[in-house]
Amino acid sequence: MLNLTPKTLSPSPFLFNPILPKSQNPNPNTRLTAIPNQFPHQNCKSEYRTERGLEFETGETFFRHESATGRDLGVLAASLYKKSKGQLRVLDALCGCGIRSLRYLVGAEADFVLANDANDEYRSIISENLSRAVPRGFGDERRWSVTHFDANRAMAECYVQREFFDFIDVDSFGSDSSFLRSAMNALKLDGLIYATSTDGYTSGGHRPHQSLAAYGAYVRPMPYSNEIGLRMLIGGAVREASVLGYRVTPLFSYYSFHGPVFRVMLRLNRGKLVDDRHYGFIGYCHQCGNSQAFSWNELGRIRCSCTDSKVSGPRYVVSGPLWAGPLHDAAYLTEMLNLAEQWAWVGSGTGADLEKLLKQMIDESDPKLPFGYIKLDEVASRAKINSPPLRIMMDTLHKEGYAASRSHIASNAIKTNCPMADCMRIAKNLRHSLQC
Ligand SMILES: C[S@@+](CC[C@H](N)C(=O)[O-])C[C@H]1O[C@@H](n2cnc3c(N)ncnc32)[C@H](O)[C@@H]1O
Repeated sequence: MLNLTPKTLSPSPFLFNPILPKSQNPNPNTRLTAIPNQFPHQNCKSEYRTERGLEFETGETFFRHESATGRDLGVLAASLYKKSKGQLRVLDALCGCGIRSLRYLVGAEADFVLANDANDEYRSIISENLSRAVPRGFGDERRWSVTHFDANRAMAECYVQREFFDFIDVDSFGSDSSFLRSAMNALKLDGLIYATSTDGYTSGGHRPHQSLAAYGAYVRPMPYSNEIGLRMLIGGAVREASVLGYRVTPLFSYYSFHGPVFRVMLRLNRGKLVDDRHYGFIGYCHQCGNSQAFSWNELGRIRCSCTDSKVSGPRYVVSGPLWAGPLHDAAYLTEMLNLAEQWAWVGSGTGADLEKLLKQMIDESDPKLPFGYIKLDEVASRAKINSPPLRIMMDTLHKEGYAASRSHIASNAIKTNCPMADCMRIAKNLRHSLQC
């Protein structure tokens, strides 16, 4: 059984040691992860809270109650894993007050959870939160443990000790892709990684060199930047997995504007990408508003349909390489929805919101839908009209034979295979008929 105590952890020359100053670390160029309490304004004063019926304390830890939905999705995936494999060992690599660990133990009936956070001042809060609901047990019966290491170091040590996990939650700040590689090393094959990025500025295309450093993608400004953020994160994981001889499959992708937070659930397996077209480039024409995806071998043929001229002009931007394949697995989301409907609190209040979110994610998994989305405001401003009601626009798109769904990422966005010019024509006609 894993015993990650300071004594058993051997110092590794390759890893960033959070205890040493930056100048004394083996690689001074290592990007430092956000250190605890760096965001004191967002910390909560110590108080008892409840989330989905579980009581816990936050102390001075970083805690966002708005992240509850992201935690729900993680617990659903972990529960499905436990149901299908009959076992569940979870590593909560950046656990804060331990709320996720608690929920994996109780909600997903995890056999064992390792709750790790670099800040050792959180130790008593985490332990109290876990022991209040789940007796720790002894020896082989032990159900949880608390450690305080840099997440990369904790995961590397799991790998060294051959203590692999079924499910690793990496709830980090910023865009540190080094956590992805460490998590893949510490994960069982067919296991799940719940990865995070909170770098909304980079996904907006304002720091292409930063997105290149973090995820290997040169990202340029595009109107569906929050979807690009998810694709950038999955693409970064595809890259990290390929270094290790693995491939990842996204089971679902979730964007929350509180943060913002980009979260993706990835399944890890051995081997190469199943479909090469899923990792490539996305081109967006600011002139006509249309997008295209390109795989590596189509790169030389990039053209925008609105012009015969070369695509080198400033109106056409290309981002990548990033994930250009499906954001969700609809069958997996349906299983999650079926499971959620068995939860006592689902069906009313926040539970109804969770159901609605899952249904929306299932709708947007329609394979006929392209990547990206069109905001109704953009259609209206291009057509120089006021926006028609979203529901009526969607119905009309369906009647005209186009695939269309809303996007969970933005409330006024439509995912559709209808070209921008036709969206403008439909919106104009609708506005006209609504005024008559
Ligand atoms: C986003 S918070 C975690 C929130 C928590 N998972 C939740 O759902 O409430 C990130 C946590 O990572 C910790 N942290 C920051 N850098 C770390 C590192 N390099 N290794 C481990 N933990 C780290 C911080 O102390 C903080 O508690």
